[in-house]
Amino acid sequence: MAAVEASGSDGKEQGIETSVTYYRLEEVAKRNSLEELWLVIHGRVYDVTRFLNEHPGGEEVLLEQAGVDASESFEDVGHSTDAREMLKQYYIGDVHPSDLKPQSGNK
Ligand code: HEM
Repeated sequence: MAAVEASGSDGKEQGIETSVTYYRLEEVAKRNSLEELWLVIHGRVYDVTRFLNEHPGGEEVLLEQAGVDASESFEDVGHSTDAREMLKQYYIGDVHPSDLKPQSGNK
């Protein structure tokens, strides 16, 4: 059976959604409290405010990483595939390209 394309569109919104919101690390750094808590994992910005009291690893560890790049801590824990899947729910945008660390020369 042929797949039926979604109809009812005026054609302007076809294709892949490509708009990405970029955040400066400066912006992320301000969200470092229980009221608003963002963190960065692998160049992506996550708003984990509503996840704080659901995190199986506790809210304290998230607070420690509040407003900063938590990639290393996130990986050190060896989070499950499930945990990685959960990230999507909290994704709000990408780190601004100017704020990304160079890929090489990591200390
Ligand atoms: C949005 C980001 C995060 C999500 C969605 C997340 C999710 C989870 C989940 C689902 C678990 C249960 C075990 C598993 O499935 O792997 C877990 C455990 C844990 N997480 Fe996270 N986590 C996040 C960020 C972090 C960060 C930044 C840290 C920093 C250290 C951290 C530390 C831990 C620890 C210590 C545990 C407990 C491990 C254990 O008891 O074996 N998590 N997390």
